[in-house]
Amino acid sequence: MFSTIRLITGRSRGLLSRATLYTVLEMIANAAPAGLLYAILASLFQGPASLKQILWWTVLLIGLFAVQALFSSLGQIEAQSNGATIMKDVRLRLGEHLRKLPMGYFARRDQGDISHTLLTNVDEVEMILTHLFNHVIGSIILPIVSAAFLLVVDWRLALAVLVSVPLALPLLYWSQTLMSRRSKQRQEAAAAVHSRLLEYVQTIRLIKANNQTGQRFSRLDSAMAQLRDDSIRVEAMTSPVVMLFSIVLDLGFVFLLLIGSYLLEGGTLDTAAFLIFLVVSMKFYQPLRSAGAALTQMRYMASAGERIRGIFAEPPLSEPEQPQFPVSFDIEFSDVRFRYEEKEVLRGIDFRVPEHKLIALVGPSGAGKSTIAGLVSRFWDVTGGAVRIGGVDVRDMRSEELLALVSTVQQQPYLFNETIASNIRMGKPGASHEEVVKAAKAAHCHAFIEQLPQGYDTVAGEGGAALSGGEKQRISIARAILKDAPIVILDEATASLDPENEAYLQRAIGKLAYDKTVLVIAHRLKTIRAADWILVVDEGRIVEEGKHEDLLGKGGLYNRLWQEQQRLGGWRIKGGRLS
Ligand SMILES: Nc1ncnc2c1ncn2[C@@H]1O[C@H](COP(=O)(O)OP(=O)(O)OP(=O)(O)O)[C@@H](O)[C@H]1O
Repeated sequence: MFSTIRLITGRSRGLLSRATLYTVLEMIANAAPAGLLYAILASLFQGPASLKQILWWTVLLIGLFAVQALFSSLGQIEAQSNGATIMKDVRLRLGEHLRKLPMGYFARRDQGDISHTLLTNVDEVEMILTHLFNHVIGSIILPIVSAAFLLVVDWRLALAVLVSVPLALPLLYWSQTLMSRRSKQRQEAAAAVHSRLLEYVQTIRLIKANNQTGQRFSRLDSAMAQLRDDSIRVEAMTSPVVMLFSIVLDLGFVFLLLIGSYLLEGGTLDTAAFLIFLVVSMKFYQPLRSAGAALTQMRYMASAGERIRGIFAEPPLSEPEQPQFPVSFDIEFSDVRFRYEEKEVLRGIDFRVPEHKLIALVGPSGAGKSTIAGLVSRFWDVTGGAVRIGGVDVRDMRSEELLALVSTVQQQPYLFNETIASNIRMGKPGASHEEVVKAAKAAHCHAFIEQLPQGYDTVAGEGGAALSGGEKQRISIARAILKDAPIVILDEATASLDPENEAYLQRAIGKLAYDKTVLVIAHRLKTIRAADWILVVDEGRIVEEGKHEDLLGKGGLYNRLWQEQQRLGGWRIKGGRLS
């Protein structure tokens, strides 16, 4: 458990030591009144105390309580601020690590699962650092100090107090083992609920449109039922054992009463010592019981740590030892093979996009076009062959530098829940307002931005919900224009836009692609008739290539796709029906 926490917190370890020191001092101050009480009792048994004595005792007691309160506050403040600092660092490192992971990792893992680790699991580990850890330390130190004091007062009675500890410890170990076994399952159930909730909220429009409310909710409902069952199972299995641990521990008090009464009877124990044992033994058992419960809770939270550790254990994309940087920006695929897990999706792709030319990738759905485009930005590593930019293998380039060379405009652009200006500025952090406006003008979005309530300062809304599809596309093009990368990858929108939006979009793309090396994934063939070169991809291979007219003349797949699109053209209403 502690090794997991140490591994997660990494270089921040040791930051908690001051908080631990305050807790130790707090517990010494907590135990100290027992010594004073013993002296008071012993004195009272010899005769009545003077006013001066009573005053001294009162002052001393108040002083000890004040010291205890002081160290308690200092310990809490220290643990809180150090724990929060350590976990801020962990959150940042996690974010940084995730950014370096290949896209394959995100395809493999559920979004909700990852966000559960980033939010809930990190909070759980933070809880260990800010509260539980010091609580456990304090709950162990206080019994140790109390036991040492009792041993000094009367070792025979002290042994009676201590005898239940070795009897109870195996039960604590058992509860820890049970919790270790069960917590993983409960963590997974909690992550599944998180995933289903995220899915439900993100797709609420789709669910409503398809009248799937009941069906989708039943998935969420069954994930929640699983979580409930796992939670009950964790409690039902560990709580009785923790309870048993407390009961066995408390047996010590019974031994104390029996042996104490026996010794008192025999006249080998004085009453003051017996009384002090009765009082101090409370400071012995109660914290130990509390430590047992907190340790079991910590064990559960440590399984959250295991999940965080799992993310850190994922190997990031390798960085070259001797990075190279291209001086020209043509793109070359040389016998590229690629597989997602088991499935081979590219089988020997060979092509070259000369600098400043526009090449289109066309082909049926699932042919491998997006995968080819993703390999240029090294979202994944090829499983065979090489992808080169300006003759340099992308694996030999620093990933930051490679990403800076490529602007990608997605089919469904995402706008962050920030102002329009910040969304555009993402292309070039630190760009001036004038640069942002210039890019927006070039992308034909300045006019509609100006009409928004706060112009460029209007918040785009979660996922840019307040804007139309065409408007979001143009903002993402403005972002790419501002980035001004030498390579542009365009994943053309499949949905038809209205003619006005379409015309604006085409002009915006024209501005973006001017003077760049461009790779377009084309779904509507009429938009790429003028491409410098067209690659027709099918089942992970390039099956045809050439200019539009040549490809039509070949009468192959391109021709077939073209004829199909010409025939469908787009739906219209004819004779009161869609055709
Ligand atoms: N993350 C993934 N994991 C496993 N298989 C994947 C993954 N992404 C895509 N595939 C599979 O790889 C193949 C190629 O997919 P890709 O998205 O590259 O095709 P595409 O030509 O771009 O399709 P579309 O035009 O529909 O976007 C498909 O069979 C697809 O199912």
